[in-house]
Amino acid sequence: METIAPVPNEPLIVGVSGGCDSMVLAHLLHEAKFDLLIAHVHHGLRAASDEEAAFVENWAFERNLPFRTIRLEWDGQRVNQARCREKRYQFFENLMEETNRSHLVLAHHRDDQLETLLIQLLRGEATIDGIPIHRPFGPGQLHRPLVNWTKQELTAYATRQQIEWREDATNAETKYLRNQIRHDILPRLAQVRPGFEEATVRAARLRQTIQDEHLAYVEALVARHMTDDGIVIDEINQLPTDLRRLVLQVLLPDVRLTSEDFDRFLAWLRVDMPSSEVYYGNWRIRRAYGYLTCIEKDTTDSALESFQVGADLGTYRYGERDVTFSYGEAGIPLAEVTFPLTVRSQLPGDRIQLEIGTKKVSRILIDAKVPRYLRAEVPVVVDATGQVLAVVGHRIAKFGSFELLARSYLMIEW
Ligand SMILES: Nc1ncnc2c1ncn2[C@@H]1O[C@H](COP(=O)(O)OP(=O)(O)OP(=O)(O)O)[C@@H](O)[C@H]1O
Repeated sequence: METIAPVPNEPLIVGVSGGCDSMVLAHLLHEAKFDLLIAHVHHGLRAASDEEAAFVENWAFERNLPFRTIRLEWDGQRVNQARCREKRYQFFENLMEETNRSHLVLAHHRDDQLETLLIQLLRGEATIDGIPIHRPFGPGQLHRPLVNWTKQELTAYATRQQIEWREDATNAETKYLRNQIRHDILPRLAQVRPGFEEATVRAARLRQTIQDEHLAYVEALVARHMTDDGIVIDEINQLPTDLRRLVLQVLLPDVRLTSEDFDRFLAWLRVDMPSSEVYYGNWRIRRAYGYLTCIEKDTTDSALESFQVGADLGTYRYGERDVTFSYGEAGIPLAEVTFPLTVRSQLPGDRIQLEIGTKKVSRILIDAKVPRYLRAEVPVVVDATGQVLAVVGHRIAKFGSFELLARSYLMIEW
């Protein structure tokens, strides 16, 4: 299958390790006159790395192509394949941002595809669909146009076209799961069922098509049920499980989600609580009174500091609110108040005196349908004895007949 899957005719970044696969990719794209930037990551781990980096740089130089590289520093950190990969992808992402090239191209091939499918199966991942040819990545997209080429086809092509490459010594080792699959398991499967590769890859492609259609469906559904308060949860809960899980992916397209993340999301959706939240990476997803919203954590995590108010009173800001304390003709009888006052978030056990007796502050906020995540932002005013005087925005304490007899009052306004 020696045709390359379509790649956008726009400025590209090609990840070139110097191995056979990425050299063939770079060659094909260059021959097809794409606008290329060659990117190489020097892992700094093997003696041969310097030579590989120089080889790739030289290849780019001879063709007058821009070349960018990074040498990874490990400073005693543990090195493993996953770490290397993470740093590599970070480099690619930074490069996309820096150079304004929104398309990254990598040389994964059909053997990688089979290995990935088996790994997904062995790990019990939620979706066994292998490597997609195109997927969103960083500020743009990642493309793997060689995903239908076999390793054998790549090597044969390189030999025929006299494309030089450098062998990656770690590829021959079998200590990693991927390499074990490559060297031990795939050859055995081929013996048991010759031609299984084609069938397996075809099944994966079908899964990917279905998955893409489902994703598009869920994206449209989420967009349709998006209101100013968030997405209507009932609409999500009516979806079959497979689609409900995709809501998370639609909400967090840039987060690398594991199957545990999806399971956690489904379990969380099932529990019928008026309000609660769940965290993924830097994001929090909240549900409140039938709506679901998604918020980046940093922007909302600023803890609100409590502060004291002395007898000289005044106006103070707490979170989003201004609270004004003054002396006046109505409000809380001063005889009931001991200074200084404290303004803080509600604490467990807080109760406020009302006409009908005391009431839990948390209950007041629930009845007022204040979502759980906003409750900490409601200022509660307590006096020096710990008595709650006001739940700002909601209630002021009532002292019954004492109120009528009093001469002077504390007024709390917002
Ligand atoms: N050192 C490197 N410098 C630049 N590009 C690289 C480098 N190593 C790998 N690549 C690019 O990534 C592609 C895939 O490489 P490899 O299979 O080693 O990677 P991976 O990114 O760990 O993949 P996977 O997504 O399968 O875990 C290569 O074909 C090449 O395009």
